[in-house]
Amino acid sequence: MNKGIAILGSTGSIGRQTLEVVDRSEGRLTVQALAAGSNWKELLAQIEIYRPRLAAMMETEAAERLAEALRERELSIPVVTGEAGLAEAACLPEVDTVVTAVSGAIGLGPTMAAIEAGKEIALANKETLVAAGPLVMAAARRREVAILPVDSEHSAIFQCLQGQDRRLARLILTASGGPFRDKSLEELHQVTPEDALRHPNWRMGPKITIDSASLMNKGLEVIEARWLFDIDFDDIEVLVHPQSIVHSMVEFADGSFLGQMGLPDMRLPIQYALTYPERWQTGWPRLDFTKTAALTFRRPDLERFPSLELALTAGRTGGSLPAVMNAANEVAVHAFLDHRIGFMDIPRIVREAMEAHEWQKEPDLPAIRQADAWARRFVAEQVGKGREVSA
Ligand SMILES: NC(=O)C1=CN([C@@H]2O[C@H](COP(=O)(O)OP(=O)(O)OC[C@H]3O[C@@H](n4cnc5c(N)ncnc54)[C@H](OP(=O)(O)O)[C@@H]3O)[C@@H](O)[C@H]2O)C=CC1
Ligand SMILES: CC(=O)[C@@H](O)[C@H](O)COP(=O)(O)O
Ligand SMILES: [Mn+2]
Repeated sequence: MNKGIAILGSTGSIGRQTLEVVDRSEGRLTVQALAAGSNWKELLAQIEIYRPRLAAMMETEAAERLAEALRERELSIPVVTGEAGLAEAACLPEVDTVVTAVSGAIGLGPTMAAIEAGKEIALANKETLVAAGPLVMAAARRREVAILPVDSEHSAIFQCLQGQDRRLARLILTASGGPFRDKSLEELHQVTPEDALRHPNWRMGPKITIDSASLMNKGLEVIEARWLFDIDFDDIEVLVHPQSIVHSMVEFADGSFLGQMGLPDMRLPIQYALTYPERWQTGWPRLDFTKTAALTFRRPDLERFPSLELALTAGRTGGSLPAVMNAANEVAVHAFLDHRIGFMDIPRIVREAMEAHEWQKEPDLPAIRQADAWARRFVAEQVGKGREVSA
C-alpha cells in the first residue's frame, strides 16, 4: 500500500504524531501537503523535512512569513492561505487521504471540499461531525468516500465491528473522566486552566484537554459516533474508565462484548486509519497485563459535568443545535483558557447559547455556518469581550 497524504493541522498533537507514523512507514506514506493555523516556524521545520508539494497557513501574515522563509532557503513550495488554502491542500491530485487534525469547526469546510474531491478522510477533527454530521455523511456516501476514525474511541469501535453482525449492537464509549473526575461540584468552581490542562492519561492540544476535563469531549464523541456508525443515541452509553486501557466496546445482540485495548497512545489509531485494513508492525511501548492496574467502570455524573448532558441534548435535538452548542463551547473554552471565565461558566454559557438560538430543523451548509457564527458572537458578548472570538 502506498498513499499520498495531506495533514490539516500538522503542527498540532495529532498532526505531529501523524508525521511520526509517516516516519516509520518506510516510504509507503508520503506527505503531499501540510497545513496549519499560524505556527509558521513549526510548519517551516516540517516542510524542510517532508518537502510537500503545497503548504497552507490559515493566517495571512503567518503565510507571508512562511513564504519569505521558504524563498530564503530556495525552496519553491507554494504557500496558500485561508480556509480556501486548507481546502486546496486537501484536494491536491496527489493526495489519497486527508488527515483532518485541525482543532474546531474550522475543519468543516476543508473536510467537505476533500470529500467532494473524492478523498478518503482520516478524521480526528470531531467538531466537523458534531456541527454537520448529516451533511458530511451524506456527502461521503454520495461520493463513495470512506471516513476512517482517528479518535481513539471510534477507532476502537471501528476495529471491534470488523467482520461482525452489527444489527442490534450497542456502543460503550469509555471516558477517562479527566483530571477532575473525583472533584466535588464546589471544587469544580475553583479549578484553573492550569489544573484542567493536566490530563491524567493523554497529552493533547489545549482545546480537547479542556473538553476532556468538562466531559464535553465525551458528548462530542457520542454525536461523532452517532454519525460515523449510523446508530441511535439510545444505543450509545458512556462509562467512565479512569485507566484509559479499554478504548471503547461494542455489545452485540447475543450478549457478547468486544473491546479494543492498548496503552493510551494516539499513534496506533492514527496508523490504523492510514493503513486500514492492514495492520503494520510497530515498535511502540505495549500493554503488559501483569503490570496493568485493575480496570474499573462507572456511570458519569451529569450534575458535576453538565457539558455532557448539554451535548447529548444538542445531539438528540439535531438540526442547527449541535453546531451552536459546539461553537459556543469552543469560544467558552478559549475564554476559560485566557482566564476570562471560570470552569463552570463554560456549561452555563453553552446552555444560554442553546436556549437563545433560533433552531432550524434541516440546515444546509450555509445555515450551519451562520448558526456557528451566531453562537460565536453570542458567547463573545457573554464573556464581555465585545468582539468575535475566532475558532
Ligand atoms: N490530541 C489528541 O490526542 C486527539 C485529538 N482529537 C481531535 O483532533 C483535532 C486536533 O486536536 P489536537 O491535535 O489535540 O489539537 P492541537 O491544538 O494540538 O493542534 C491543532 C492544529 O490545528 C491548527 N489550527 C488551529 N486553529 C486553526 C485554524 N483556525 N485554522 C487552521 N488550522 C488551525 C493548529 O495550527 P497552529 O499550530 O498553527 O496553531 C494545529 O496544527 C481536534 O478536533 C481534537 O478534538 C481527537 C482525538 C485525540
Ligand atoms: C485520545 C482521545 O481519543 C481523546 O479524545 C480522549 O478520549 C480524551 O480522553 P477523555 O476520555 O478524558 O475525554
Ligand atoms: Mn477520544
